[in-house]
Amino acid sequence: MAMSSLFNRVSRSQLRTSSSARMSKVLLSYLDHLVYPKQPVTQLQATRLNTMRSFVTTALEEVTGFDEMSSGMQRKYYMLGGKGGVGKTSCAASLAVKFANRGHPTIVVSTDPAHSLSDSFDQDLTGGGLVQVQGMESSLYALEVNPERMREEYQSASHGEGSVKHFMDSMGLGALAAQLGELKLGELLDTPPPGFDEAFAIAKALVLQVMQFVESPEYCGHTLRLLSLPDFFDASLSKMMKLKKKFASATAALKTVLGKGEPQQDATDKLEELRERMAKVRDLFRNSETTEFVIVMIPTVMALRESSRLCASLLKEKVPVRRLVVNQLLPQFVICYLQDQNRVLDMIPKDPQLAKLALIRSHLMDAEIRGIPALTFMGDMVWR
Ligand SMILES: Nc1ncnc2c1ncn2[C@@H]1O[C@H](COP(=O)(O)OP(=O)(O)OP(=O)(O)O)[C@@H](O)[C@H]1O
Repeated sequence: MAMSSLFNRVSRSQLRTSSSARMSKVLLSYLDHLVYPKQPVTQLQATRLNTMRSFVTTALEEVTGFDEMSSGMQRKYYMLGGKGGVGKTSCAASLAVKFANRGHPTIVVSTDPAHSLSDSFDQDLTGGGLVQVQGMESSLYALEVNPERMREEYQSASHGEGSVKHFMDSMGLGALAAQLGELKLGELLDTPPPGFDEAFAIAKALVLQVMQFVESPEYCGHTLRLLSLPDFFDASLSKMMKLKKKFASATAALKTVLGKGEPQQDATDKLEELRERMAKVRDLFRNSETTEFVIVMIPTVMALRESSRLCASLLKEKVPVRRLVVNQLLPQFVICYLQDQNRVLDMIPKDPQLAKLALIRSHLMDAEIRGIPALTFMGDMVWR
């Protein structure tokens, strides 16, 4: 098939629909075959093929981009995670704004104790409840879950039986605390798996607040689109499952210990309800139709290695992960500028006139050089 007809066959708009994603992958492999055919191609053909290849690749990226993420009206959950400071909150908040502006009612949830979601939106979102984000045409809600408060709750609960009741109350399981006392619940809390407080905060946020929010009548139809779970990924999903198993053993033990007299039905129902909600969250995390985890990193080798490990552990937990955001990349013009700058710095020692001079480097400053403070700062940088 002549390359030009292949080119005409596939217009950019055709590639846009996600159903063409598979076709564009076929096209890419076909192009690879053409680029490295048995018989040599002319220089012109090779250039044209590479042009087509970059066109198809770009179109493929577009196809797997926001249009695909925001297609349809089904409820979707996007979880953004990565190491500290890479831009998870900014990426999550910007994606939430984009979803809302595309007409999808959206909730963005953060478990970052530093309240960086409030910083991102430049609005006080603390308080632990859902807050409507100001300045938006369409509806965007934000929820800052505070693991610190969760940590305080469970810390107080793990000091003596009495506060176990308080802890269980906070889980809406107060009626169960008395019966669980015989199981020394405090010991269960004394040896929490690492990441217990994040997992627990997520569980409470997702299970006790956000899921109820999403399911409650006044918000029906709202789409829970976006959950940013900063650092949650450091406490991998398996620790959350350990928490779930601990509840399972507590329930089993409850049945044996309390075999003598039937436990109060509503107490075990509450524990059962919590377990069902935890199972719902676990299934939600694994449902590739509705949920997707997006890894956020910065362009460093260490961040790459950490993100690769994170991806491996998510895939091992059968958690859908398809996108990687490399954040804070230098814009292309800065890279070109740097290449020119390095070329010039290499030329100076080879220049017959300039090579004799002492070289002083004065770096571009990110502030206007005006006024004594700026001049003092520049003097310290340049005239050393
Ligand atoms: N692409 C970007 N360009 C410029 N600044 C950015 C970019 N992405 C993030 N930032 C800035 O970097 C800082 C950290 O971003 P952000 O809070 O989103 O990261 P984070 O991963 O959520 O951090 P933490 O792990 O501390 O919660 C913020 O001041 C934010 O404004």
